[in-house]
Amino acid sequence: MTIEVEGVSHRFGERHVLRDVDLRLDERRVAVIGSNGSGKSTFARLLNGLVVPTEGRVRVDGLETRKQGKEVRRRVGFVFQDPDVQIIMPTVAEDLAFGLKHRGLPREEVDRRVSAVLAEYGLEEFRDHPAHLLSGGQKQLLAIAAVLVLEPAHVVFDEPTTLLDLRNKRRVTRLIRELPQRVVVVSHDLELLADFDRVVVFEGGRVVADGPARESIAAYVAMHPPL
Ligand SMILES: Nc1ncnc2c1ncn2[C@@H]1O[C@H](COP(=O)(O)OP(=O)(O)OP(=O)(O)O)[C@@H](O)[C@H]1O
Repeated sequence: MTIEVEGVSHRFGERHVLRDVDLRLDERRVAVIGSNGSGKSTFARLLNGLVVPTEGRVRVDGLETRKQGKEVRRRVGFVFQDPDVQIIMPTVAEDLAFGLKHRGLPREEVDRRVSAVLAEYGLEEFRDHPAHLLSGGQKQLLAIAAVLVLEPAHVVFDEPTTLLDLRNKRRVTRLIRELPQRVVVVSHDLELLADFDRVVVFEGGRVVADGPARESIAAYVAMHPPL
């Protein structure tokens, strides 16, 4: 269960977004923090091959994103900040079934996994509910469930709590805390990350701090003294 980021730099046109990033992620819960525009989302997208770096390479469990993107995406689930970009089918159950059907699983297995995930995330009563009519928090849970139903080995979250009220934020925080998978979370929500095994701080596309949550968060806060 290893993610290796080796000699990675990334440019969008002339803009350098990541510079000289070398990381080996073995911990179960890893977070990425940093200022707006510091490159965190771009880094997250590298991990499942949504972005292929202009220099260097990224390997997930030995599979290189540049050459084996499809296999990597099967291993690495990605939860976007805005669930609306991720919810594609009309009802909750259909949305959960979509990825499984696409993988060619038999109908009974699809139904079994959809029912299990509905029960697990408290969405049973919404099985046949129109997905676009769910509340923001329910949509975020559905988007997360739609990724987890595919049983990825790693899950990357890009700002999963930003759009949520306090109750749903706590729900998602607990859900992430209890996930058995390896998780990588990009967030500005320092409370969510307080007990993470490792927190990596980006600034200007570079890693400027990297360590246990307490130390990295303290370093990040110290970089931003009150005005
Ligand atoms: N597809 C793209 N094309 C061009 N520039 C991009 C693209 N995606 C991101 N950028 C630029 O790359 C830089 C880093 O963006 P990124 O979204 O990775 O930062 P971030 O740390 O996640 O920021 P935030 O905290 O604001 O979400 C920004 O200057 C952004 O404008």
